[in-house]
Amino acid sequence: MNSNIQRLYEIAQKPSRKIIGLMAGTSLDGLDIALCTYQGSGLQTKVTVDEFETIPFSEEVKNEIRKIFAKKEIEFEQLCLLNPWIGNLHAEMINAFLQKRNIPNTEIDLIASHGQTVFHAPKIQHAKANFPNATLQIGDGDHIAVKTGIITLSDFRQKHCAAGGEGAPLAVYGDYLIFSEKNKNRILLNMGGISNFTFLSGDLDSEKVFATDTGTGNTIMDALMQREYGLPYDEDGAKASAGTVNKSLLEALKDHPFFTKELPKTTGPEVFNLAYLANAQKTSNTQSETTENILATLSLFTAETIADAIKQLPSGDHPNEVFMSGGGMHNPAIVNKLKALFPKTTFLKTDDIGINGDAKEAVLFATLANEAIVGGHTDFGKRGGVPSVTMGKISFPN
Ligand SMILES: Nc1ncnc2c1ncn2[C@@H]1O[C@H](COP(=O)(O)OP(=O)(O)OP(=O)(O)O)[C@@H](O)[C@H]1O
Ligand SMILES: CC(=O)N[C@H]1[C@@H]2OC[C@@H](O2)[C@@H](O)[C@@H]1O[C@H](C)C(=O)O
Repeated sequence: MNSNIQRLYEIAQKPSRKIIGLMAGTSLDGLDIALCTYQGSGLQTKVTVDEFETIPFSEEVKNEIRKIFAKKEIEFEQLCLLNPWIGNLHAEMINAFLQKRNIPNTEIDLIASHGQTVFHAPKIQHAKANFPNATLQIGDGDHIAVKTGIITLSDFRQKHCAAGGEGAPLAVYGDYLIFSEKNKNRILLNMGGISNFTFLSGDLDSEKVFATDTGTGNTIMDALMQREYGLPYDEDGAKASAGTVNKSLLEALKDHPFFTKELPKTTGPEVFNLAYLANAQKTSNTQSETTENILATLSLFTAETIADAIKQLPSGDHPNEVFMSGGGMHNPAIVNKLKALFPKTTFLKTDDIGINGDAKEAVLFATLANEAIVGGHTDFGKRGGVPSVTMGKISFPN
């Protein structure tokens, strides 16, 4: 037997495993690294986040990614170069993360790497009848495995597409295993560049569980902050909170077929970007609005489109607790508007049910890797076309 297969076999049988989950999201803010300990699998999964850090990307890294990120036309050479370059970069960040904590790489059983999404193209978006749902994450797993010496699982989204999904949101798998609780209907709302939520049913019925993107989170606001002020985001929603919502602009922003398509659905910055904002400003004749008013309007756009999607749940399913995660939960300009739209609902953070909301997506990928090696027996149901599949490709260090 190949010694790598032997090692995997041993990892699968260990009573507990150390798995590093990685997420590099659409905000391009940095690499989320969560070192987790796992016991069990499926609905018996027990996970603790032992260490967590977001290692910011330098401006140079962001600029290299922006050359191809969510663009229809790119230099093909740049895509080819970035694939191993991002793999190596993520590996160096993991090595530094472990070194800083005096943890030898040999103590880690697995790395679960999401990679960097560079383009997301579900059928509803590309509208090319002969082509399937497609999504592309780069940052090659072999490079991570070789540079860290740790078995690496990567490229999780392709199997989801192959089995009929849109490649996202995958959050439903981890959320169902980690956050389900009997007799509690729950919504887990992640507000990153794009927002999504998972609905968990209190009767633990996997057929009822599903996740969907709702539209923007911070992506347009971040891009506007970058363009107008050279800043990565509107810290604590200060500028948005100083502005006034422009109702005409809000209506124009909400006028897109994505919002009338039934749940679940996915999207990305390929749709929600500065060109989208410019078009909405043109159709609503609001080109001369101040940046602060635009930010106020965009934050309500995020909150209202999240609320509109949540309100599509059958009324009996509507939970009275929403658990937030992702960077948007730190933005009061979004969160206060959401709270106003759901006055009877309590807004908490996933921190309140055991997982740091900033680490949640990185933990998701660690959970998927745990399932790929140890689990694989959970029925995730079919509602919303969520396929029950094992995800992630395995890269060995030698
Ligand atoms: N203190 C803060 N005030 C306002 N916004 C914040 C704050 N902290 C983080 N954010 C927002 O959160 C974003 C990062 O969120 P996160 O890391 O969850 O996104 P992501 O994982 O890249 O996106 P996605 O989940 O859509 O792929 C920042 O770009 C910013 O817009
Ligand atoms: C293609 C892609 O990278 N999608 C991300 C993005 O960021 C949020 C939202 O859009 C979600 O659909 C997804 O990530 C999370 C981790 C998911 O799959 O659940």
